[in-house]
Amino acid sequence: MLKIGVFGCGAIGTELCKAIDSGHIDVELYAVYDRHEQATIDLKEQLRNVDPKVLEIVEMVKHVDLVVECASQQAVYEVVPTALHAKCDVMSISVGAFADQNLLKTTTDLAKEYDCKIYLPSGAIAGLDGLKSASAKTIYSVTLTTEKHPRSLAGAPYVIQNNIDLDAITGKTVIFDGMASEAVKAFPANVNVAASLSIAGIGFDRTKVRIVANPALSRNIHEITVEGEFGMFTSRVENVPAPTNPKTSYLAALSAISTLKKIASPLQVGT
Ligand SMILES: NC(=O)C1=CN([C@@H]2O[C@H](COP(=O)(O)OP(=O)(O)OC[C@H]3O[C@@H](n4cnc5c(N)ncnc54)[C@H](OP(=O)(O)O)[C@@H]3O)[C@@H](O)[C@H]2O)C=CC1
Ligand SMILES: O=C([O-])CC(=O)C(=O)O
Repeated sequence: MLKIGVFGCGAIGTELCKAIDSGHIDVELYAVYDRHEQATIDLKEQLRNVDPKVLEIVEMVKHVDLVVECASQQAVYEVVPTALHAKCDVMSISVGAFADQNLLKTTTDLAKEYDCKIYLPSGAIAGLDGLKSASAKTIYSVTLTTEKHPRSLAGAPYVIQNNIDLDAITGKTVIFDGMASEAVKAFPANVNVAASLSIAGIGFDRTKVRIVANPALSRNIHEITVEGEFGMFTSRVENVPAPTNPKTSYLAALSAISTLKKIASPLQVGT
């Protein structure tokens, strides 16, 4: 059975571990880690059937087949190369880190050298399957519009650097309009999905991103439009936020669960 290590015990990591604990995914949860000891304690208290060890990444990779990063873009720089050097596969949910072309190339090269895989889940969006199919021929444009409650955008570097007063926003307001390359750094906890779209489609410098703050919303909305030689499609998800992190959509946690299930399964469905 596949041995798993989960790095990051927040909203996504906790849901993933609970899915393993309940038997929904047929893998062994061998180890977990978070920089907050309390987060690992809280997580372990929610598990009934498994009792993972708490291991830092250097120890974790000595024992597991696959590491799941669900921590932060910053963590990707430590976790992904360390896992690959140890010949572990790795799933990374903080996909925005891969806007750094150097990181993308070095980790992809490492995976090739050690015959490992890097899995990037669809996260909080729908439509990545169609975009991947469409990318077999020319794609003309990819546009993402993300609409969230202002509180879900709090703390983003772009908001801080531009002194945006989120409390003063009373109606639907576009607060960012640019390319994915900038968006994923400006909003590292909000539009990792723009990175997945960029990698699957036409790249970080051609994928358009618009971020809208809307105090009337209780859901995180991601709307995607793709135009190409195949025709065009739009996809729109209205995501319920994760119970413990309003920045994160619940679907992102479910996506990590389903990606892990797919990795562990002999039957592969979807593009
Ligand atoms: N691809 C996608 O569609 C989506 C991606 N995400 C991304 O997934 C990741 C996890 O999201 P979520 O579970 O909601 O986040 P949470 O903040 O709920 O949990 C992450 C946990 O990991 C910890 N952590 C962060 N960096 C490190 C590190 N370098 N070393 C050890 N622990 C660390 C955090 O600590 P601390 O609080 O101190 O940072 C926190 O306890 C985030 O990067 C998020 O932006 C989220 C939603 C969708
Ligand atoms: O969960 C979401 O709505 C999307 C998100 O935060 C991200 O892509 O970083």
